[in-house]
Amino acid sequence: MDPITIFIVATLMMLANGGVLGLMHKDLPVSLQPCAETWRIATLLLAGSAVLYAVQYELPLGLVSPMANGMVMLGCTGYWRALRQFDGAPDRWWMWLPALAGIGGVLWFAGVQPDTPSRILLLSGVVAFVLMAGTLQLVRGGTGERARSRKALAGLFFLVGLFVLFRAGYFLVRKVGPSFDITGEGAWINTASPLVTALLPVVGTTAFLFMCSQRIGRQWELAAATDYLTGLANRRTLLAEGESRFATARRGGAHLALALVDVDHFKAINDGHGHEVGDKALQHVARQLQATARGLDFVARHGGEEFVVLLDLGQHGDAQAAGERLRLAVAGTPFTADGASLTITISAGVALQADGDTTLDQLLRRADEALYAAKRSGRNRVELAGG
Ligand SMILES: Nc1nc2c(ncn2[C@@H]2O[C@H](COP(=O)(O)OP(=O)(O)OP(=O)(O)O)[C@@H](O)[C@H]2O)c(=O)[nH]1
Repeated sequence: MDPITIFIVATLMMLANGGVLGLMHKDLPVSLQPCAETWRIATLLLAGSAVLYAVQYELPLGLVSPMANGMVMLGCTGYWRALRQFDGAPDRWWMWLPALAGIGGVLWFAGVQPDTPSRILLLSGVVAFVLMAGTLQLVRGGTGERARSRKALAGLFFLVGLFVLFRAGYFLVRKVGPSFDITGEGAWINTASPLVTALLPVVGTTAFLFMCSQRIGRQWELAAATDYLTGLANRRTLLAEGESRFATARRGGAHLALALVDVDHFKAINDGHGHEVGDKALQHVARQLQATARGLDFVARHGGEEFVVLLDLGQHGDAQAAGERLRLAVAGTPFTADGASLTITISAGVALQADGDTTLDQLLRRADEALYAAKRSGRNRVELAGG
């Protein structure tokens, strides 16, 4: 295949991939839309540069080269920016400096003082730098995100960056003259160049879309497992964790302990200070419970103003004392929100798994009875359930 045909095929593939990204754009979560938009524009810039290379004989060469080179540099910087946006890194104006300096340089070496080797070297330097920066972003960014698509994209950025450097070295060694034509047939590098550079907008876009879909999957999993208001485990996760601990304790002859916690007079906080302050009060209680949790304690929001702590009592732990620790942590930490300063207290019912308990539900029911007793006895109390 001659280089011009390759440029045309590559352009069509880039446009198709950019188009798919455009169609998907509105279906992506709002948090991913900016990076997808940037990636799409970058892909269109690279497609535009491939078009220019393909039709360069129809236009003045002194115009085509700097325009196409500029689009490549801006497109690659766009990819780098998209990766930073994906990771939530702030936009930085200096990211565009290499591309802008490169555009100035290629204009100079194309129009003012024609020098093809210097132009190629400058273009390659900028593109390789930006691609390596993108590689670093993929390797270092994305806290905890180590999806395979991310590794694949990092490998792709790195390989294309290496190829760009190799290509620059090859042209320098071969002493490229001012009449050099990147679409000229015969030189294998002219066939390889559009093929390798098309990898980013074509294969890279697919990897980027996989990264997005894996991020969405993780977000869904997290949303399904956590309580939106407090960030604690939700009832669904609590029951799964509780049942697993219950079964393990039963098999090992141990006893699971749990505390069912309820905020005292919470309705009065809502009624007196508004629902928003009520929400903040729940977040405050969640933070205190979480901060007091020890070892393998597991804190969850059971629903409404009720929390459950699966207690890790160790060998000779005291369930009542563990409940007291939770109660004192909440009662002892003042809560202020929107000018209101309140003392929030909790009541707790603590239950220990009994030999006769066959389900977690039985344990929860006894904790609930103990909680009811704590409320009846005046609140801000911890009651231990009978076995
Ligand atoms: N702000 C806010 N309020 C909630 C939420 N979930 C439940 N509530 C409110 O919590 C209140 C619970 O009130 P009650 O069950 O009467 O209990 P209480 O006022 O805490 O009284 P005692 O438990 O007897 O001390 C209700 O007014 C619910 O509307 C929530 O997510 N946010």
